[in-house]
Formats: sequence, C-alpha cells, structure tokens
Amino acid sequence: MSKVLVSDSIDQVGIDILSQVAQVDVKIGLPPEELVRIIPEYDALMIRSGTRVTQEIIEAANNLKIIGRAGVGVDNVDIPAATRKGIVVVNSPQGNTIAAAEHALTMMLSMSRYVPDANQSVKTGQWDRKSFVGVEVYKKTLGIVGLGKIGSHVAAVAKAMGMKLLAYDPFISQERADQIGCRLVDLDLLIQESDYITLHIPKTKETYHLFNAEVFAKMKPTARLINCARGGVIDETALADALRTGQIAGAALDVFENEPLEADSPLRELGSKIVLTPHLGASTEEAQVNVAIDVAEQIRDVLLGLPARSAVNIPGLYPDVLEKLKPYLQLAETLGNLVGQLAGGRVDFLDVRLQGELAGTSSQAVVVASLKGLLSQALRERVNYVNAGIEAKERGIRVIETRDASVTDYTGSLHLEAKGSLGTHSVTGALLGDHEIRITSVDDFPINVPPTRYMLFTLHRDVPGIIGNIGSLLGRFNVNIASMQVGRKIVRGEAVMVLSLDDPLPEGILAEIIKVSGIRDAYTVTL
Ligand SMILES: NC(=O)c1ccc[n+]([C@@H]2O[C@H](COP(=O)([O-])OP(=O)(O)OC[C@H]3O[C@@H](n4cnc5c(N)ncnc54)[C@H](O)[C@@H]3O)[C@@H](O)[C@H]2O)c1
Ligand SMILES: O=C(O)[C@H](O)COP(=O)(O)O
Repeated sequence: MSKVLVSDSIDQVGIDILSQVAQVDVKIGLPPEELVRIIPEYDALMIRSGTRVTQEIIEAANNLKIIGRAGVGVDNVDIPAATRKGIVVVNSPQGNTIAAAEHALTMMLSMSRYVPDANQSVKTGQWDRKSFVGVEVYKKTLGIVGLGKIGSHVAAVAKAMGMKLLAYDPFISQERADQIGCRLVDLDLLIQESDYITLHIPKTKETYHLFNAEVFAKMKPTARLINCARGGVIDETALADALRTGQIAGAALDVFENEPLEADSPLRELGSKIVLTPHLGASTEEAQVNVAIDVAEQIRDVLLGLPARSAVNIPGLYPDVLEKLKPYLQLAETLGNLVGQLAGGRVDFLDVRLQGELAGTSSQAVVVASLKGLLSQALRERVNYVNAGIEAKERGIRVIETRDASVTDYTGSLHLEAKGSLGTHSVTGALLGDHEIRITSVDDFPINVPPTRYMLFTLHRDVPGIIGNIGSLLGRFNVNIASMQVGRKIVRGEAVMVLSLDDPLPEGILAEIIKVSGIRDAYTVTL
C-alpha cells in the first residue's frame, strides 16, 4: 500500500480521501533533518506553507511521486529539484481565493477603523472613543498589485464599496482590466496615486522587496499598505522605518519574510499603525475544505496512476486540455516508444507533427508525451510527464513541432520522425473511435494495425514468397504470429510487414530474418 506523509495541518476531509488508497501518517512540525530521514518511506507528501520542501529533502525522497500543496503558493517547494527528480507538484489554485481576498479586505477595513486596538482597549476595561477615529475607504483609490484570481475578487468588492481602482500587472491585458473595472497603470503611478495598496503577487526574483524604502518615499503620507500575498515582497525593515517616521500611514500584514515572525521584529513595535495576523488568509472553514479535497484527490489520482489536474511542473497539462487530449497523449507515448526503438537507442532528433484536428490543439503536452514514450526504453519508470522534457534536453535530443491541419485521413493523427543510431524512421498513428490506437504508417508505408506488446517490422521487396518464408522461419522457432499486415506504396516495390507476436522474439532470430532473400531490414519492438 502507498504511504502519504501529511506534514502540515490539513482538514480531515483530505485525510479521509487519501486513506481510501494509502496509509496516511500525519506528522506536523517535523524538524527538517527528521523529514530528510523519513521521506524515503513515502510515495506522497501533503503540505501547506509550514513545510519547506528543500533540495535536500527532495534528493532523499527516493519513492516520492507527488508533493501536494493544499493552497496556492508553492514558493516553499524547490520546484526545479522536484522536476529533475520526476516528482509532480500540485496545488489548489482556486480553493482559497475568496478566503484570501476577504482577508485582504478585512485587513483594509480593520486597519482603517483601528478595530484590533479598539477591541483590545474595550477588553481591557476602557471606553475610549477618541483614540480610534478612523478613515473611510469610500471614494478612495485602491492600487492593486497583481490582478490575478485574488486581486480580481478584491477589485470586485472594493468597487462595490465605492473605491476607485488602479491596477499594476504586467501580464494582464487592458481588456481584462477593463472587464474588472480597473485602470491599468505602471507601478510608479499606482504607488504615487493610491490611498491603499494591496499586494496579490507571487514571491519571485522580480517581486522580492518590490516594496522598499524607495517606494515608501514615493507613497502618500496618508497611504496604507496591505500584504496578504507573500512575505519577502516587502522589505520589512524599510516598512518599519516608513511607518515610524510617518512616511506612510499604516500597514496590515498577514505574511512575513520569515514565518513565524521573529519575536524581536520591529513590526511588532508599531502600535495602532500596523495590523498583524499570523498567515490567516486561507484560514476559513470553507477554504480548508476546498484545498484539502482538491489536493487530496490529486494525490489519490496520481497514486492510482492517473494524471493530476493542477500540476505546476507538468507543461501544458491544464485540466481542460488534459481531458480532451488524454487519448492522444496515450497515442503519443505509444508512437514515441515505437519510433524510438525503430530509430535505435540513441535518438538525437525528433519531429512531432500534429495533423488534422490535432493540429488545432495545444502541442506541448503531446510533445512531452512523445518524449516520455521515446525515453521509456532507456529510463523505464524514471521518466514521466514531469521530467521528460529535461531528460530529452540533457540527452541532446533536438525536438521540433510541426502542424499540418490539411491531413484528413483520420480526424486527428500524430506523425513522429526520429533520427537515431539505426537511421531515420517515422510512424503515424490515429485514434479509432475515441480511444483505440491504430498505427497507420511506418516509414510512410500505409498500414492499419493496433499496437501490441511484441511486434516485428520488416522492410522488404514486395515479391511473392517473402511472407511465407518469414512465417515458416518463425514457425521453426515456435514463435506464434497473432496478426500480420503488409503495407506498400506500389506493387512489387518496397513494402513493410508488421507482425504482432504472442511472445518476444527469441535471441538470434532477427539475424536469420534479415538473411531471408528480399528482406532489407528487420526490427523487433516491445511496447
Ligand atoms: N495569505 C494567504 O494565506 C494567501 C492565500 C492564498 C494565496 N496567497 C498568495 O496570494 C498571491 C496571489 O494569489 P492568486 O491566487 O491571486 O494568484 P494568481 O496567479 O491568480 O495571480 C497573481 C498575479 O500576479 C501577477 N504578477 C506576477 N508577477 C508580477 C509582478 N512582477 N508584478 C505585478 N504583477 C505580477 C500575475 O500576472 C497574476 O495576475 C500568491 O502569492 C499566493 O501565494 C496568500
Ligand atoms: O498560498 C497559499 O495558499 C496561502 O499562503 C495559504 O497558506 P496556508 O495553507 O499555509 O494557510
């Protein structure tokens, strides 16, 4: 039975889903060295933001197939290391969107009305109505940095509260911003004109300390900053200085560069100018149920050999694309495996041609599936959708993708051509009905055969007697032929013969086949 380690606090509904297919161990707050020690036992790891999955942990994780992040941000996972190791990383891109957006809005309002301090003062026996005179958000300008899922929901609610909206997001189109009702501006303008600035960006090399002393110097002295995205996008020392000196009026932070926030952080010393919460953006009952289900289902599926719907390190496999392409991915894997064996082990070039209806689809996943098939003889179960691209690159395989919508023999077909140590070979395949795979050409000779486990391909002259000779030769060695087909372009020209065999071809017979008069070449293939 598979084993799953849950190393952060996850809703029980997720544990129940995982328990259907695996032994689930919940161990929260493990020291990193303990995680490195025990991780080789596990097939899957389920985390939130509390566990840092470092390169060291990934390198030790010899059985790990999947890391599931029950939330959005995967900056606590070394994704390149996981990708190299062939470990799929999944998250829940939308499960906590509303919770995080509502938390940002809560922070904006509670900071504006001093709710945390007023609450504290009443609870400590006071009735002070003078110290907590706040400001309204109505008609104020809200600058949204990062107009993605959370930023857009914040925009919708803020608009309803009568705020004017500016947004900075270099990856969002003007049309999308118009739809949301935001004026798309550059960062400098947003910084200078906003009364409130709310951050909804990932932590990346580009966003690290995006809000720093220089930025605070440009903000209005009445401006307030909200960060419910990621610690590290704000320079906390510079923010503490800006608040202390009155360069800006307030800040509300849910996330910090180091979590838990250091006991002696200057941010703790800023009184009513700052509202601090301990990374609670996703902490609603609803969001925790959503992310736990979303991620546990993906872990369960991957452990059962099915694809994940929200993998962050499998190129091109978005859920809607995946659903439509699934049968074609199987076709691509089979053809990749076949052409790889025909071309010989050391392939250095692969042309992936999407034809007919397939030409109109996203090619990335089909290319990855073709490479997975191509490399499967060499790498066996070590190659998967996660690392096939990297493995191919490291082996110097040059890949080109072409599209030809004009080929209409089948609704959609895939043509792979590979150059390897046995020369250049090509195969084409299509789907019969929705799922049945057919090999429809080999080296451009038309055939129509289903792939089977053991196959023999010959290239020969189309003259009488060849089929009989091969049949008797295989018979002499007790090899049973399940089916046989010949494909040719012209009568008595060159032809291919494709045989499906019940058993693998015994050692040495291939050399005998090549000696048969009229046979130019022969290949065995195991799919
Ligand atoms: N506090 C919490 O508990 C909590 C909960 C959920 C999500 N988050 C964090 O909130 C952030 C946003 O999440 P989301 O689901 O909206 O993500 P998203 O991917 O939908 O949106 C992020 C947006 O940021 C934009 N962006 C990227 N780089 C940028 C840059 N340099 N400048 C400006 N914009 C840039 C992207 O184009 C995208 O539109 C993430 O960092 C996520 O980890 C925090
Ligand atoms: O990126 C996220 O989803 C949030 O930061 C939530 O983190 P959490 O799961 O640790 O609450």
